[in-house]
Amino acid sequence: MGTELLRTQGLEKHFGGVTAVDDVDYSVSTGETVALIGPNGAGKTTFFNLLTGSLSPSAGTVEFRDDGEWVDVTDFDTHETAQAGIHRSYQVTNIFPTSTVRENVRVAAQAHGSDTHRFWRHADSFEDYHAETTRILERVGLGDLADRPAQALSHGEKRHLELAIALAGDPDLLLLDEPAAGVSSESVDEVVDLIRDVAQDHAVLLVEHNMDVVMDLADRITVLHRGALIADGEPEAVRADERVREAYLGGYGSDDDPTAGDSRPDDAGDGAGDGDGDTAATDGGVA
Ligand SMILES: Nc1ncnc2c1ncn2[C@@H]1O[C@H](COP(=O)(O)OP(=O)(O)OP(=O)(O)O)[C@@H](O)[C@H]1O
Repeated sequence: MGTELLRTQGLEKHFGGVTAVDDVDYSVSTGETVALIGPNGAGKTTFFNLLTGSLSPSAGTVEFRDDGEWVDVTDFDTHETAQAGIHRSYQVTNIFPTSTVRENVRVAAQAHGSDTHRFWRHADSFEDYHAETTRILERVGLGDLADRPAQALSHGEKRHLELAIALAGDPDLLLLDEPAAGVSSESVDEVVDLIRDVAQDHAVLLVEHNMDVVMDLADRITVLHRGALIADGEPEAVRADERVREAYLGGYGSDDDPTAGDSRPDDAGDGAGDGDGDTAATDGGVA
């Protein structure tokens, strides 16, 4: 695997009495595709928000390697983390509905090119931005739709455009927030192929409930449960981990899987602090 790109130490977030993220030490390296999984309310979205600067942590640090140097991005806002190279796609939409698909991507590329201190890898003139935009649109399968207003795209196409906008920011690390959510079952393979392609030249951290997608894509799986990291390792090891199975996966993938054919784990609705008395895996340390 590559070199460490992102690391968190003692990361915590409290909302009143709720501990949404609980003392998480974590890292992502270049070349990795990592899936962050866990039940509803486990803290996945909050963790993403801490990485992108949408939320400030209650404690701990987030560091990102920019041009070989570790930068403390703990107090960065979303604009600053994007400049540093952390981009988020899906669930958070930056689309301008009345602009064309091409304009949406070109503006994102140009905005990044004009306000970054880093050398923008692919462009330094309008023509270059145009060419780069074309390249990105082709890559996400929107080349033929470049001149349509964004609002005329289908739901699935809009999600591809969101990814194109994130790519236009020239990210080192892409955070993908439930990329398969709301995608028809026939189109899930397309999403998987697209992410696999993008993962060839970006580190990817994705939150996803669809375990078929997770197993297809992830080099490593990290499991959060009630804010704490309870497992972190290769997919097969995590899948076999008893605490993970109790906390989240249930019978996923087993011969007697009662949810066979349903790629979403059963019992994924165990929210933090839901008071159901289920203490499974809450005392587990990091695997
Ligand atoms: N702004 C907030 N104010 C208060 N509590 C919050 C806030 N945001 C999240 N929480 C709580 O923090 C915990 C973690 O929530 P989070 O949304 O991060 O979980 P998640 O793993 O992303 O869940 P899901 O899979 O349902 O999206 C939950 O108990 C949630 O209710």
